[in-house]
Amino acid sequence: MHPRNIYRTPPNFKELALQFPELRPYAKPDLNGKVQIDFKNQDALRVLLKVLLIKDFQLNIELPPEKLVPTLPLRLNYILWIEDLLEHAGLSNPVGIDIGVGASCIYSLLAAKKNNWRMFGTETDQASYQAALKNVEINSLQSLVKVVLVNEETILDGAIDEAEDYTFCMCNPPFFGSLKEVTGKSRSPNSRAPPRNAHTGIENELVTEGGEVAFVGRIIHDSKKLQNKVKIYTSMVGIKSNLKKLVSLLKSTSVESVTQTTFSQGRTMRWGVAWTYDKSVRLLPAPVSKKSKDKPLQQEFHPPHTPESVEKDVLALLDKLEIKHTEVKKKNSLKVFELTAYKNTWSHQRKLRRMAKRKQLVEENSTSMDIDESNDPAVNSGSSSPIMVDTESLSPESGMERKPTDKLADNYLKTSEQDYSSSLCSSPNKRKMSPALLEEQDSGLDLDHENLKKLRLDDGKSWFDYAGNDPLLSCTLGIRDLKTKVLVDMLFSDGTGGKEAMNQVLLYIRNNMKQNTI
Ligand SMILES: C[S@@+](CC[C@H](N)C(=O)[O-])C[C@H]1O[C@@H](n2cnc3c(N)ncnc32)[C@H](O)[C@@H]1O
Repeated sequence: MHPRNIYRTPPNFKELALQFPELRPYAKPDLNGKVQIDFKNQDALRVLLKVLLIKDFQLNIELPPEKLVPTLPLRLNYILWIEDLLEHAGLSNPVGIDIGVGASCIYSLLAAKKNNWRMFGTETDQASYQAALKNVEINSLQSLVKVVLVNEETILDGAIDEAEDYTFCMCNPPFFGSLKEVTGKSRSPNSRAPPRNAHTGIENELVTEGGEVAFVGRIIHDSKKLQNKVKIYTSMVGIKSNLKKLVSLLKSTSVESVTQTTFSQGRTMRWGVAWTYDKSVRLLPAPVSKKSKDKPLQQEFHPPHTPESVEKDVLALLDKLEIKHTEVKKKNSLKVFELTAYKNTWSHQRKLRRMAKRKQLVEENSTSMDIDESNDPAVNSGSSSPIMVDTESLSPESGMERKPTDKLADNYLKTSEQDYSSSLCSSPNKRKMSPALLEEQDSGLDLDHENLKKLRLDDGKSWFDYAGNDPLLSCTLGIRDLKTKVLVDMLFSDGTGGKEAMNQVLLYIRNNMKQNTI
């Protein structure tokens, strides 16, 4: 969370409910007597947003039902980052562009009310546009905020006022490539559990052809043409691997500099990317809101294990799980591998083995169909430790305990509208942008919408197919020779399965090593 974000201290829901009667129907004491808000209830999210905007920003908004309910801590994090970028670049009295204001018109209203910035907002959806206009009016901010209805084919070029120069643009793009992704229907049953917050927003607020990579790709394309007309271009990014793709794309074009940040609120992470064509704009090193330092998960292996046996066994297990591994570092006492998994092959292994065993027994005409799991050699595989891929039992001794979280705060801080992004499509192939493609872009290929569709990647797929195909897990794995023992540690990088997927893989490794672990 940004150091200046007032929601670093979560709201006191009891006090809020006392102050705002409209929140009371949704505020219920939990078993410990703490007042909780029902985050699964869209109406509760809408009312909570309304009362927080009144209380903390003296902003009054009307949000039609079914429209996206913005999560305030995240929106504030983005505004605060823009404040930092502007200050760092020495830009004052800014005029900003808010691409896709939404019905709430949240960014423009916050920027105008909080910072007195002039904002130019665009919107393609007629109903959202009308609602945004009304919200500007209700707050008497017409002198600072102008909202226009634009054509879907436009992003910046053709939408903004040609006579005006702008200091920055910001955007919360629709993350998803299809409605199926939003509803999570394309989720594999073994991937991460669905979010606990209610999902808000209608199709055109959340879905865009090609997902957010294509949407931000269109901003990049327009920025190439508009150059210094906008000093700092920015966008929010909802999926980390998309951030990498966009930064690669930006670096392959002629931008002067690119920077990025992490918006961390509770368990939900979002990212920000900013770029400029203006040599006089100091973008680097822009301040970033750093996320808390991640601790690796660790597992020790004692003799008779050796570093060589651990490496051999671990890699064999990874092969069995179809987890791609690449050695990236080798020092005397340390080897580091990058791991990438596209499907969950580690959960329910025990059940699968049991089924295979049963099938085998049936085939052998055995009379017994009931196999005692605890005696299943396939399960125990020579180890005396309990062999269970129990994703919940992370023992403190193994160094795999999770940080305690304040559930109340955590619940609040999760975003409500695009949380599904983390549980989407696990794809069979990770697609890399080919050097040829990067060269092509370098050479000034016009990145318009149609061209984006035509671009081909290494595997012949279009860039649009590439958008949204994220690994389930991407992490590093280190094998360290500590002389008296071998330490295996895993550090999460990315993936739709989240850290939980990494926990599960390490548990699988721990439970399936050939020799005893201590
Ligand atoms: C994810 S919503 C974000 C709304 C709001 N800015 C927020 O953060 O809550 C994306 C918005 O962009 C709008 N939109 C989609 N394509 C657009 C385009 N080409 N130009 C302007 N707005 C667009 C959608 O109608 C939707 O309201």
